[in-house]
Amino acid sequence: MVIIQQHQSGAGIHCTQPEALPDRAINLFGAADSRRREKEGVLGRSSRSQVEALEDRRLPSHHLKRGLSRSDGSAPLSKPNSLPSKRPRTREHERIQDAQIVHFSSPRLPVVHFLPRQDDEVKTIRFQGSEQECLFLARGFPDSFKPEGAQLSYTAPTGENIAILPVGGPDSGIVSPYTYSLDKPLTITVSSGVLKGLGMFAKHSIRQGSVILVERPVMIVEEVEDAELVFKQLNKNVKRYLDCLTDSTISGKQNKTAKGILATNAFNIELAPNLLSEKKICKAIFLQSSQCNHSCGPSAIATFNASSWTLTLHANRDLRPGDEITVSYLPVSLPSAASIPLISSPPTSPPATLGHFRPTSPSGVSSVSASTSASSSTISNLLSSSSLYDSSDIPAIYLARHSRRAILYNSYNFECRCEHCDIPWSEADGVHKSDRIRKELGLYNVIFSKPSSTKLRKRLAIPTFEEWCGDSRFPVDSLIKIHMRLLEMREKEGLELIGLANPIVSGAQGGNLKEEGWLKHADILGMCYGALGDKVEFRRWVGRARDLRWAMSNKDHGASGTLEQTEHVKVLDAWLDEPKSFPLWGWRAQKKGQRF
Ligand SMILES: C[S@@+](CC[C@H](N)C(=O)[O-])C[C@H]1O[C@@H](n2cnc3c(N)ncnc32)[C@H](O)[C@@H]1O
Repeated sequence: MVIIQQHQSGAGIHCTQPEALPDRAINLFGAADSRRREKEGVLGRSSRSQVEALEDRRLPSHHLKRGLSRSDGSAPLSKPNSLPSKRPRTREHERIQDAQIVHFSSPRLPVVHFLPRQDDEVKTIRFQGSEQECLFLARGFPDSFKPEGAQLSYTAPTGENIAILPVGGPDSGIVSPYTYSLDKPLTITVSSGVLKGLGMFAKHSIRQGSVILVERPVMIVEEVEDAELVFKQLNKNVKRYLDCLTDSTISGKQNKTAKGILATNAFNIELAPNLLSEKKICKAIFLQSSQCNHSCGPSAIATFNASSWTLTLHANRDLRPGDEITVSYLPVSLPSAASIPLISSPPTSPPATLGHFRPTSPSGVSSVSASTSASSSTISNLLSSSSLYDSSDIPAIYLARHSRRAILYNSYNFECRCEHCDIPWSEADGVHKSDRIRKELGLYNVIFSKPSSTKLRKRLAIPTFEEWCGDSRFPVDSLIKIHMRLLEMREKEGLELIGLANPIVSGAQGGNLKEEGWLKHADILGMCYGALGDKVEFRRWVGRARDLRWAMSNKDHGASGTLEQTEHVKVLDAWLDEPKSFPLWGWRAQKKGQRF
């Protein structure tokens, strides 16, 4: 469903000093970063404080079970207030709710015991302190994979088992990832218009960036072909639940198959290299997250932490009760630059590489004439010239509607009816505008995320913050205009926190989002206003970036948060208190007029 990739990016706002400033490179979060590195060096202090925080915020068990288990006498999950109350309750719906009720036990600390079964390769992974187990079939476990090896679990000084440690042991810098779930944040109900089958909906407001849920898989396989073998061995309640999931590979009254259910509902997760001999993309089913429908402007972003084996859904924007929780099923990278058309107008016939998909809408509508951008002609030229960038760098979510739909249809056998695709053909102009915006966002995303894209950036005369700050030939508002526009475009297309790669983390500090998209723009806007010495706007943008980081660190809900985000929040708080403590305060303002 979703390709989950290892998070590579460096963290924080890094910039080199503009010309004529002392030649040292500054990292605006420098102090915080070095403190963080110190802390991460050894598991000791930081992990203890995380454990303490976990202890502090852990909810009483009756609280955790509320709404999840009928056996504790709690009320079953109800529909969100803002959804129409007269939705038909299908038998399938009830079965799914029942199954869910049995199996959502409380999230516990992420210790895993491997209990190999006899005579086959299916391993049972039991998450300690929880009834939940996960069946895992990897084709040929490597010799180095020692399921019960001491390396795989670690007992903290507090006596608490806190993490699966990869080879490297306690000094590897891995700290305990938290496992957390809001109290009954979601419900399952028939989604609007019955166009997409069942869906998941928020039960209450969720802030942008914050965690919607964290959960572990119930089954993992390397190959879809292995689904049958694992299905046979699943606990009967889990199996009953999985049998209720959609199989989009069949039609009419054909029976669902394990393979089809897996192909329709699995997330692609990348497992840590230390657990298997090499990085492997496996397919995993999660009881809740696998029920998320797709949207081309998803309300949630899935990240996978290969140390704790947890999948986290973060809110991509502020969500209200009743909003659907959707993720993107589109692949992060495309197989080859040439295979998917990046043009904005639909092809007159289906592109050969996209197989049998045919857009339902009439083709040949005139292409967009006016661009939203000031430098539209340059951008148009660049977008149609593939020599300056590799279009396979652009995630499929930035493609034109017909291309996205074609990919989804060919991969998952459904025609996308998300709010960004299900636009009447009479509003073709709207589709073209949307295609145009996405294409441009995709291009800018490459520019801002890939150091190798300097040539492209220069062609478009887009300065980096440092260049803009140190060179008054760039108009004062040039960088601000670019980032404001990008922010607006992201919000329009529902791509707020979406970056170049799916912000999936399979490292130790997993579960945090990559600092791309909306956050990156807010950071740069804050810095620009700081360099201009504009206190009001500086506080506005730094404040927004700070609030988003705070939500991402999940502190509001008592979680310990990631050290990185927490440290960054501290730096931003200091700037908000005293804007002049921003290292480049007023720097660009001094330059004003020098070379105009
Ligand atoms: C992982 S399941 C999601 C839950 C599913 N709606 C159900 O009722 O079980 C994926 C399937 O949901 C449907 N679906 C998901 N997103 C959709 C979308 N944007 N438009 C149309 N159908 C969608 C498709 O049938 C797809 O194969």
